[in-house]
Amino acid sequence: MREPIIAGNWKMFKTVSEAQAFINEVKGRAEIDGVESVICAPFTNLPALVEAVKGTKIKVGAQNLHWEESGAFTGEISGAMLEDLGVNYVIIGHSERRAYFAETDETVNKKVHASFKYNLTPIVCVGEKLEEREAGQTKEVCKLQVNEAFRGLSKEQAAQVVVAYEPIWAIGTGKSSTAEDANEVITYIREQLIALFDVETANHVRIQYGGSVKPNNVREYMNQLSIDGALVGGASLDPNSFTQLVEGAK
Ligand SMILES: O=C(CO)COP(=O)(O)O
Repeated sequence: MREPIIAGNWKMFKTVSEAQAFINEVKGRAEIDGVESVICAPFTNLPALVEAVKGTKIKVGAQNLHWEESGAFTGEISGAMLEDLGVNYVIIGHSERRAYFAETDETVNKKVHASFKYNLTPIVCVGEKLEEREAGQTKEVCKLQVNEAFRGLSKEQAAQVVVAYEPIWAIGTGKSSTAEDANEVITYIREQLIALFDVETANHVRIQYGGSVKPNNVREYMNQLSIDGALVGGASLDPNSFTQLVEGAK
């Protein structure tokens, strides 16, 4: 059985003191047996968050990494640095990074390999733009992104990847994909993983839905057979709302 995973993507929100206050609020609440809860925060918050979640079930993730261990890459953070901090997860290839910071399928793949080198579990984001959706290209776009992201991974590594299917038109818009549509695309993504690896490997991979997930709709997604959790932006910033999302994943 795949353990459901609710991951908050805080994007560029919260100072260190706000992050600490958030963990104090959710401690003992957003911790439910059988559901994994993760907070993916700005780099500046990570040392304080790793400290704050000690003794809890909550895990900490970054939102990006550079694939090299070190070097002349001004402004970048490496997997080695994240591992050293005690970070567990890293989001890779979020559509905002692909759109605003020129990330490509090629750099996404390099980052996925780097995450394994430094014992970080990658949360790999895929998803189509509105024009692609309207042109009936959703599955084709996701297939290409998945194929590229998983290129060169062993079956053991592939099984540990978390995929987040995030249709770009549903992010931060309040216009979420229907649970049935999201389930159909996610089932298709799993079929691609069967083709790339095998049934056993593909059945291990957790695939989340992301895009305007809120406490009031999270259960609809979780009731779908193929959906293993959610990657949540806006609704992960409030401690009560994050707790309700984790409860909804049970
Ligand atoms: O981008 C997202 C998570 O990575 C989704 O953001 P929202 O939940 O704010 O739509």
